[in-house]
Amino acid sequence: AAIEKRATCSNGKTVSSAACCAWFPILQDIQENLFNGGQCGAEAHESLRLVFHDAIAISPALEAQGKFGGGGADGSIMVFDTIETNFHPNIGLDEIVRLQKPFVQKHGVTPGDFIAFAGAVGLSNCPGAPQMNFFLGRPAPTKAAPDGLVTEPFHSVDQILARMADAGEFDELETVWLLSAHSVAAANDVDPTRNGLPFDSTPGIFDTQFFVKTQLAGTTFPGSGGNQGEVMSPLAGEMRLQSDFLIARDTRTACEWQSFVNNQSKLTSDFQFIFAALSTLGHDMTTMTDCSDVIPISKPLRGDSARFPAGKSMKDVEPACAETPFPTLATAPGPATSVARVPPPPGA
Ligand code: HEM
Ligand SMILES: [Ca+2]
Repeated sequence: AAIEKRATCSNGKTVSSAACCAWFPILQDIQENLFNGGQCGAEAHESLRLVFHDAIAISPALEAQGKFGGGGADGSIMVFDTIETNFHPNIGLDEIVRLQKPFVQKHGVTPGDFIAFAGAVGLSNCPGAPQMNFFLGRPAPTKAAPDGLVTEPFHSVDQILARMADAGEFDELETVWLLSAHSVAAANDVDPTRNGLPFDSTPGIFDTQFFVKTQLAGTTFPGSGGNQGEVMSPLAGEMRLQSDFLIARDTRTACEWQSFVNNQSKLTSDFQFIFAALSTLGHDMTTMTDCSDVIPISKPLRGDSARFPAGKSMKDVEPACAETPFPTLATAPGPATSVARVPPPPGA
């Protein structure tokens, strides 16, 4: 293990290496000017999605065929944005790339490090998020990633699991852990007639409500319906991806999916671990500098807070884990309500 040399920055904070100190002014800048004063809003959500779409574009299988397999978490989606943001699964990411680019230029950091940093800081703005890790040391990318490496909501579970295994040796359990990100998420482009459609009723909170919602029977479309990769959701205003629906019900993944229901401590610890792995794909973590001390600590959630939405109960659950019954939950009081949109950034 590397010997830690603690350093004290000019703001009085102690970090594991003096190289981390330069990130405090960047933190302040993006909290004020990218995340609208430390919000868990659309910019934070899109910054987290950007980490995934940059990082997952790496393929040892392509390399084994003598082809370029992509550089993983290298910032290629920002440097070669005219190529990569035109790939079908990356639709909409041109927006957050355009918002992030000026900060990379202003602060003179690598795009790969910045994307990982912004993803971690953005999620830390969501109550219930883990203490996010941030590792420093991604060189600038050399080439655009090839097309075809980013998962789509209309892919089969087989396709998704195979892609995750190739990219990062992620197994089916780790794939479920990664999908916890959809607790703080909305869709802008799946339904061309609506934007800001959240995947659960609490897109501003990193909680386990997403895992409750995805197990309920679908009854309605939030907008036009009939879109590729979309299936009916249980609540007005809520978007459900076909891929989340299928992974919640597949025998390989259903029990892990259900294990997160009302289990905030499992959610945070598994996501803390898997985000560090995702955000360093393609790099040797042992050569990187651990600057996690720079990332703010999230507001904790008090207790386990999962609820059936108003008007729903156990009878609406489509249980898919053969081993364990679905947990008993309270139902939120009042009449059934519609889930509120996540407003996209101005000018989007
Ligand atoms: C099985 C793999 C996955 C599929 C098929 C998938 C698909 C999608 C789709 C279709 C959207 C909506 C995009 C839009 O229309 O605006 C979305 C949003 C999002 N995804 Fe995923 N995703 C996957 C895994 C992940 C992972 C691993 C992460 C992060 C670790 C992630 C983070 C997000 C976030 C934060 C959003 C919300 C973006 C926003 O609110 O603007 N996704 N995902
Ligand atoms: Ca949530």
